[in-house]
Amino acid sequence: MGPHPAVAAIRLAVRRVLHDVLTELTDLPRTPSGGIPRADRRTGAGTPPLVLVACSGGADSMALASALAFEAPKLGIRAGGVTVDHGLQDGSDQRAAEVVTRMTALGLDPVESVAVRVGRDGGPEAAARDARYGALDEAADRLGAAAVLLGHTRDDQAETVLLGLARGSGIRSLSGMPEVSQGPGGPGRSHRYRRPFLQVDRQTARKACMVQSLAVWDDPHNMDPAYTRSRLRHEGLPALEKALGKGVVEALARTAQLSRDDADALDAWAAEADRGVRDEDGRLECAKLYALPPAVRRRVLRRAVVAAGSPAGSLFARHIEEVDRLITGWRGQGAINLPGRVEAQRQGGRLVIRQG
Ligand SMILES: Nc1ncnc2c1ncn2[C@@H]1O[C@H](COP(=O)(O)OP(=O)(O)OP(=O)(O)O)[C@@H](O)[C@H]1O
Repeated sequence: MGPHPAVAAIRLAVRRVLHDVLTELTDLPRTPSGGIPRADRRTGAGTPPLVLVACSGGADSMALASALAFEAPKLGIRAGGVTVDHGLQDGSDQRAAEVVTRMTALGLDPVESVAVRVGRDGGPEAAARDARYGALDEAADRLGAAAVLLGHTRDDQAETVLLGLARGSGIRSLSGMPEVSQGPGGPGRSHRYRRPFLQVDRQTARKACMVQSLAVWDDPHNMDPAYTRSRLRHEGLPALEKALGKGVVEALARTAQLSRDDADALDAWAAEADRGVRDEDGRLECAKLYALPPAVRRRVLRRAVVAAGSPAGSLFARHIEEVDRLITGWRGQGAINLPGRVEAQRQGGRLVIRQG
């Protein structure tokens, strides 16, 4: 008898990602099934690649850890795990130690707990996330990992899309989390983070833990109505499902993928258009900007403002709309102040954007 359908689903999701990781490590020879030949697993260029799971001890990442531990050896991949102790609750160190024990019991090696200090920048959720990715980046560098797996599920993706929708800042923010990303930690490893469960629902991950008798830890933050995401999870999405039907989570996750493709296409168009709207000195020409479709023009403007030194994270849609009005609603307005002490001003048919 095969594994329980939930276990089969999580294993398949992880297997697919491990195949992708192997495909990108192109210098390694492969067996016909796509794995690394046994003889090459411990030598020279055939040093087995290491894939880490970032595990909080919650159901999603425990399910992920179990699937990684099962699938990786079959492909000649070493599987390890890292848990981050944010130090935000009493006994968090003990909990992290327990997660280490559980990962070790699954057969993961190496397994680590990394303690971080969470700052205050950007609010509690953002500060914890920054500290977490910093620690994961550091561990992945130190251990030479080819990839780090994150346990975000389709439900997390739906929540992320709704949060983006509520920000009202365009399709990029509707595109949710990518399957592959470098994480906020920097451009060092462009394919470092992978999210195998973006098509797997939270119930499946939970069920997979249950049928494998894996103990999981429920983060009290996930239930705390002080957190926006928690309110969305426990009040917002259930209300939407009641009003619109069960398929809403899946539809939101699909929206993420479609929006990502659209946003990528528009970004590429804007990069191309940028070259055509500048004079011989590289200054932006207002008449040429005016002729661009609004979605492309706003992207060109955003690129220019960021290039002038405005931090991307502090730049909101309303800032760009104001700059856009220098092009589309020109009535002699003065310089516009933007985050990062950047100023945008229209001068003699040119748009001048510089740091003051
Ligand atoms: N303390 C942590 N240590 C290591 N990885 C973490 C930690 N917290 C979160 N992660 C990683 O980030 C993913 C998303 O975490 P988040 O807390 O947003 O979602 P979650 O639904 O609570 O996930 P989980 O059920 O796995 O805790 C986790 O699945 C895990 O891969």
